[in-house]
Amino acid sequence: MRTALEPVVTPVAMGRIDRRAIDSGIVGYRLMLMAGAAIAASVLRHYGDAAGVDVLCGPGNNGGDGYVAAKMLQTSGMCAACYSLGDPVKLAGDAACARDDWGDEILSLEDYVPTDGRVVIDALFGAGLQRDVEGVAVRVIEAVNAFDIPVIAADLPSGLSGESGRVRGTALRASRTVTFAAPKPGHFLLPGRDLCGVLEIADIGIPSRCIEAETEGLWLNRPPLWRDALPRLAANSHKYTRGHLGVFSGGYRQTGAARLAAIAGLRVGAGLVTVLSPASANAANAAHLTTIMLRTIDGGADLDGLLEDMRFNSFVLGPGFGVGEKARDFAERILGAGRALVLDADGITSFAGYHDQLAEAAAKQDAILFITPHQGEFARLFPQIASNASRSKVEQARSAARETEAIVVYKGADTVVADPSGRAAICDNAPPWLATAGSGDTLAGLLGGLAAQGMPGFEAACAAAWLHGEAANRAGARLIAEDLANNLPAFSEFQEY
Ligand SMILES: NC(=O)C1=CN([C@@H]2O[C@H](COP(=O)(O)OP(=O)(O)OC[C@H]3O[C@@H](n4cnc5c(N)ncnc54)[C@H](O)[C@@H]3O)[C@@H](O)[C@H]2O)[C@@H](O)CC1
Ligand SMILES: [K+]
Repeated sequence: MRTALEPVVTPVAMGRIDRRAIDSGIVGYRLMLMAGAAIAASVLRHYGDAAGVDVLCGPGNNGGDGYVAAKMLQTSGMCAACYSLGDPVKLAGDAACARDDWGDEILSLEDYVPTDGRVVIDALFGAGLQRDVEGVAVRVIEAVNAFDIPVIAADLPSGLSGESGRVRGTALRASRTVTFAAPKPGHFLLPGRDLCGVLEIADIGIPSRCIEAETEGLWLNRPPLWRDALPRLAANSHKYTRGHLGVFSGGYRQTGAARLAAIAGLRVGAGLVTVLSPASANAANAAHLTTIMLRTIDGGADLDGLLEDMRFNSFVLGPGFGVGEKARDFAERILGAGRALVLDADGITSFAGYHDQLAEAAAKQDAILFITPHQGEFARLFPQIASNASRSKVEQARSAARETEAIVVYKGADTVVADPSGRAAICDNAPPWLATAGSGDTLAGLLGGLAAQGMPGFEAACAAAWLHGEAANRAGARLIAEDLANNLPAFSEFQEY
């Protein structure tokens, strides 16, 4: 069976999903029983021989999950103790039911001391975390982190924002996190991903229609999101039906980045790839190119001449190019001629302070603009969006995409792709060794190559980012950027996903 799309939902949307499920006749406490059971099952599966379990329970429904798990583990023969943050008498609703069903002693969190050999269930805060963690909770979280014992987090490691993946004051470092129904952005956005440990997504009986009704166009970036939009070769395909990618080279000392992008574009399937080089760098480029063609582009008039050839349909501008007026001028000519442009590296920095000019160019008929900033470049191009630390990387990428009419690939170990309509995807498949010289140039080339083949923008950007991570995984930890293009999976593999 082919795998399905994987929606990612914010904690606020998750609250709406819960309400939909309850409104459709599912008893709310039953959801909590299922959630607690999933946590207990994970403890038994992974730490069944522990000396006991200490359950740290907060003042809301996350705490309720903790009491349910404690009861189930005790029933199954495990020694369980519950510690409450605040007076457990004050618990309300389903959490009060869970406390009553626990029915045993509840100790104060003040008295909790980490103990070797025991496991911790972290049920202090989940989706309802509203402010920075403070007081006794801080002391306990830091003590547990320092003690290095197994921690199973209910829904989210306490202190982690499920919306942004950021830490509110301090946060537990979990060995495993059991979340419910669908993952939240904070499970994938950094530093959240590192704090969650192994993520388990438990089905607690919420119908998928309730989840689908509340998804807000955010997914995990996996092949089902874009496999059906991948370019397909027909029996009568020839090189011109597969697009012609142009990659701009820098001066004679900065030519390697463009060649990395060009090779990636060719390997991902563009019919033709040409390095567009200043005359001064032609010799350096010519000495290294075989299948890839070379053409001299020194100024705007040369570029206009090239743009008369409609077969050049996609461009990469930025890697090694140099920052300044020339990059802005070239980008505007390409977008003005209604072509796809991947603006990367120096191309992005060239528009720092000229953001409106870029948005205006991207709005030209038939133009498709991709921007592929890492964090520093993003902050240079979108200083106002980047300085708003209360917004998640997803929301920041969405704002940037809307403002510039561009598909934004906000790079990092947690790359986020967003388009102007608000669709977004988070990548979680990039290994740490992908952070190597030339890696970004290759991503730009993959994207330019997919765009040349006519793949729709959002899907092309998601596919390029995922393929980039996948190629790095296949290449292994000794990766250098030259290896990426040679380790791309064949598109035929995606029929299996
Ligand atoms: N709503 C549902 O139907 C379900 C919810 N479930 C659980 O319920 C959780 C959400 O429950 P809640 O909305 O009650 O939220 P939480 O239990 O995550 O936290 C809310 C409580 O913590 C307090 N609080 C928030 N931030 C604080 C801080 N920094 N310091 C001290 N106190 C703070 C709030 O005042 C409130 O009392 C989920 O994470 C999940 O674990 C599950 O039982 C599955 C079903
Ligand atoms: K928690």
